[in-house]
Amino acid sequence: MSRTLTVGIAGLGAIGLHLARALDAGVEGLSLHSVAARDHDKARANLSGFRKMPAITDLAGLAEADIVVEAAPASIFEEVAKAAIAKGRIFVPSSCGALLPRMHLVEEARRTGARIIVPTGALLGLDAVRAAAEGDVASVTIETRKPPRGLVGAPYLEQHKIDVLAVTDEKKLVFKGNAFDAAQGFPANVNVAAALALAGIGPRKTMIEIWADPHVTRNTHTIRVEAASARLTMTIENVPSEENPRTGKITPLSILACLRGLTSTLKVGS
Ligand SMILES: NC(=O)C1=CN([C@@H]2O[C@H](COP(=O)(O)OP(=O)(O)OC[C@H]3O[C@@H](n4cnc5c(N)ncnc54)[C@H](O)[C@@H]3O)[C@@H](O)[C@H]2O)C=CC1
Ligand SMILES: O=C([O-])CC(=O)C(=O)O
Repeated sequence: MSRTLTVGIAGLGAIGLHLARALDAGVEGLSLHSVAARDHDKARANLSGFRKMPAITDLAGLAEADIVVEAAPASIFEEVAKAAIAKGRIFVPSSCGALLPRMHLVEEARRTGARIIVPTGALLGLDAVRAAAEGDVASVTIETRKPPRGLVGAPYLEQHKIDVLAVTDEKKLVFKGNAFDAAQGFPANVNVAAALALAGIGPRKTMIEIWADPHVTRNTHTIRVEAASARLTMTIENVPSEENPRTGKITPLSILACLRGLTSTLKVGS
C-alpha cells in the first residue's frame, strides 16, 4: 500500500485555487495540507466551503508538505523553491520560466534529494519532445499567439514601449528570440516556452515567436520539432481563465494530472 502524499500550494489564483478545490474534492493518494496566500482573509473566504480546511501558512511553511506546488507570481518563485528543495520535497513549479536563470537549484535538489517536476502546464506534447531529445534534434520552435490582453504587463513590452492593447487590427509579432530571453521578458506569459526548452534542447536553442493577435480568443501555442526520429507539429488552443486571462484553463488540470501521476498505480505517458 503506498502512502498518501501531502500537498502545499503557493498562491490561490487561477491555478492554485482550482487545484486546491480539486484536491479537496478528493484525489486518491493525495491530500491538501497547506496553502500560502498574500491575503489570508481572502484565502479563508475562498476555502470556506472546503470539506477539510488546509493550514494557511507562509511560503516557507509549505515545505512541511511532501509536494510543494508553486502557483504564484514569478517574483516569489525562488523563496518557494529554496524552502521546498532544502527539505528534500517534490517541487512542482508553475512559473517554470523562473527556473531557467536558477538552474543551480537543480544541483541543490540533487544534494538534498528533492525532485523538481515541471508540469506540461498549458502546453502539449512534452512526452514526444523528451523522447525525441533522447536522440538527435535539429530544431525546436514555439509560436505563441495570445489575445492582446493576455500579454498586458510583460516587462519586455514596457521596456520596448509596445502597447499591445493598441493592436486591434493586424496581428503583431512582439518578440522573436530564444526561450531564455522570452522567459525574462514575459515571466507571466510564456512559461510554456521554458517547459518546452527544459524538455528538449535547452533555453538558448529553443526559439520562440510571440504574437499579439486580436483575432484569436484563445491562448494558442504551436510547437515544431525537427528530430532524427520524428518531425512533429502540435497546436493547443487554451481557453483563458476568468481569473487571469494570461493563464489557460487547462493549466491547473495539467498540474493535477501531473500530481496524480506521482501516486497512481497506472500511469500513462512518459
Ligand atoms: N507552466 C505553465 O504552463 C503556466 C504557468 N503560469 C504561471 O503560473 C503562475 C501562477 O499563475 P496564475 O495562477 O494564473 O496567477 P494568478 O495571478 O491568478 O495567481 C497568483 C496568486 O498568487 C498570490 N500571491 C502573490 N504574492 C504572494 C505571496 N507572497 N504569497 C502567497 N501568494 C501570493 C496572488 O495573490 C494570486 O492569488 C504565474 O507565474 C503564471 O505565469 C500560468 C499559465 C501557464
Ligand atoms: O496559459 C497559457 O496559455 C500559457 C501561459 O500563460 C504561460 O505559459 O505562462
